[in-house]
Amino acid sequence: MDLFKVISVDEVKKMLNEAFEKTVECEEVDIKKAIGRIISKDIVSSINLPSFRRSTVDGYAVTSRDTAGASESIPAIMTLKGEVIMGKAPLCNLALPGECVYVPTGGMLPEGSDAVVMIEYTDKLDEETILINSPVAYGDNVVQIGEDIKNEEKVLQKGTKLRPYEIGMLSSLGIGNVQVYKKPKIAIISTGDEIVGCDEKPKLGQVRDINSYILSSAVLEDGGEPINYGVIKDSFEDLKNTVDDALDKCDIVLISGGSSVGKKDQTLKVINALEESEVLVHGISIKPGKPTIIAKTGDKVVFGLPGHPLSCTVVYKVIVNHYINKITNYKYEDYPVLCKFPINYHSAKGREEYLPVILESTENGEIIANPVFSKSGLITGFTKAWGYVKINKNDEGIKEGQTVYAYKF
Ligand SMILES: Nc1nc2c(c(=O)[nH]1)N[C@H]1C(S)=C(S)[C@@H](COP(=O)(O)OP(=O)(O)OC[C@H]3O[C@@H](n4cnc5c(N)ncnc54)[C@H](O)[C@@H]3O)O[C@H]1N2
Ligand code: MOO
Repeated sequence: MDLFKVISVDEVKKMLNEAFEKTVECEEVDIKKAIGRIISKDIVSSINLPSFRRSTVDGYAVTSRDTAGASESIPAIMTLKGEVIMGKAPLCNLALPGECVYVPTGGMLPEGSDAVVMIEYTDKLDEETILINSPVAYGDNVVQIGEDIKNEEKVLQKGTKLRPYEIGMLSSLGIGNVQVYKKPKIAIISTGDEIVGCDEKPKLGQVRDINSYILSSAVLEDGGEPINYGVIKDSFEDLKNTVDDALDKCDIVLISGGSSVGKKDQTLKVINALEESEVLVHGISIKPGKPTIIAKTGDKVVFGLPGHPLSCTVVYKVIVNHYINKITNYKYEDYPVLCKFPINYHSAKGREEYLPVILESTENGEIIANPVFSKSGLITGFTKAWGYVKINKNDEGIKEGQTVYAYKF
């Protein structure tokens, strides 16, 4: 029997990094449609933002030194020179000591002023005279030119995933279209004679397809374009024809099921029969997910993922997602949560284990990572969990009270 030779998760990632040079092509998109896309070029500002000194309050633009020592009992008496209109440059400046100009929030400061006194700290004596009851320092209630973004400043680095905030910033700079990496096209194929579609009623011995739905949603979440091939029965011809078509159209092919050593498992046979096929991996020291196949066909990669939904998902998250990030140049950082583990847990030594956990906050401010014990064929292992803790390959488990990192799923 063909038993697999397992290699570690780190070795798999290194192998993928070295075996594939490919990155996806770039395209220009409207920023209104750029959410979640990864930029393919550094973005450098060609303007100062703001481009004029702007008040952050409704009040009076003054020269700060004119307000020194001002109080309600001894206010600074100022001459009102006029009013700044929103969206327009001021029509009057402060030329002489003791002058002020009314400026609304967001209005441009007139020349000669260096701070704004909030209207609450003033009294209007008459149409031309304002009493200032509280001093201001240089720059108070003012946004300076370029305080947000400086001309020629690099504001976004290639490899950044765009969030709503970055898109707002691009708009503020007048950048309405942005260069991004194309979404990698990812074929999703479920295999197995026992698998039926979500809209079918399974007969005894049959199960509904879960993996296509998990993988397709995960691909969308991770910035790819899923191409769904549905369920293919355990037939060499059917699976081979489907994979050939998928390789033609997609950057990555995901086949779930049939990756193990069962009699009807066709995945490896089909992968071996593909043109220019080279099996890089058959077996990863990971729990769950050991019977995983990774093959190179030209510049494309085929992943044979385990059929068990939990195993399939873990391998997707740990390995496939790494590869998607690599070909889209996404500089991804994980920020796990530091938790306490509540029990003694013995793990399978020699396999990197991904254990689903539910987080719980305690009164003394600690976060407890409660393990969810689940078999890899059960989907609720993840629906109940917040994320997972990772147990290293050479660790025997986790001790009660030990500090662990929990990663969000
Ligand atoms: N003799 C051995 N048997 C198995 C080993 C082993 O080392 N030696 N490894 C076990 C492990 S670990 C896993 S994981 C599974 C993986 O098997 P396959 O990748 O060949 O997957 P299948 O046999 O096709 O399916 C396993 C299980 O998952 C269900 N499944 C498959 N596809 C879907 C889907 N799209 N949606 C929902 N459920 C699916 C399938 O019905 C099976 O119940 O092998 C072990 N065996
Ligand atoms: O590795 Mo299997 O994926 O444990 O169920």
